[in-house]
Amino acid sequence: MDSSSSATPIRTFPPLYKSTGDEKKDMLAFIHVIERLKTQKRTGWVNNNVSGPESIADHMYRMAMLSMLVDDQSLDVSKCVMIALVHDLAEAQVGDITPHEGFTKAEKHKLEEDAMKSFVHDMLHGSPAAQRIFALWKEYEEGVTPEAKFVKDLDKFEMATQASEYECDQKTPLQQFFDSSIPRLRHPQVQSWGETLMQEREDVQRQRQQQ
Ligand SMILES: Nc1nc2c(ncn2[C@H]2C[C@H](O)[C@@H](COP(=O)(O)O)O2)c(=O)[nH]1
Ligand SMILES: [Mn+2]
Repeated sequence: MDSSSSATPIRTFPPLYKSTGDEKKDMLAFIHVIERLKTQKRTGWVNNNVSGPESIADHMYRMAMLSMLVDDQSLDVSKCVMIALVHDLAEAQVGDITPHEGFTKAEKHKLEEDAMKSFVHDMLHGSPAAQRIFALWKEYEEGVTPEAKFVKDLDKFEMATQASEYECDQKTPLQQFFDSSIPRLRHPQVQSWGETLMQEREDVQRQRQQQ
């Protein structure tokens, strides 16, 4: 929740991993922890009673595919794909925290950064691959490079797309997910995708009213 909120966030987290000192066992622990991204459902949908909600991994997969659709020659597409695939990695440890749960941005960032450092050092022993994962995650968090800004747009657009699909399938009103994403898109191509999505949503709503 933003700084005005006094509510103490109620969340529990699994204990941070303790390295065994055996690099192979610790690497396998990291590989296993990724399963949580495949199984953990995205909180925003769970909180809005969406049935059969997507997982965190589902969300990141479509973002990786959206990265491959960009036709902006100034962007490093491979880097965008990698950033999309790691941007919510910390949620394997701290879960999927929505903007309305009582955490300040700083608290959420600290929880996620501690989780990432545990993955990088305790599970992956600071390997070059681990450092690359951390650097990509940090780049996204900082949101300064063109690739990070683009993937942040994809994070919002992918969520709006998923919300429109849930509205279609389940007639669950999810207006808040469009209000907090579409107006904030900045990359021209993603803005265009957003306009097309909103037009489709209007057409579907109109057809429904005519039935
Ligand atoms: N109830 C709302 N939930 C929202 C909103 N915007 C984002 N969210 C959810 C979506 C995810 O479950 C979670 C954060 O997603 P990240 O991809 O940023 O980790 O928060 C909203 O406006 N309302
Ligand atoms: Mn995300």
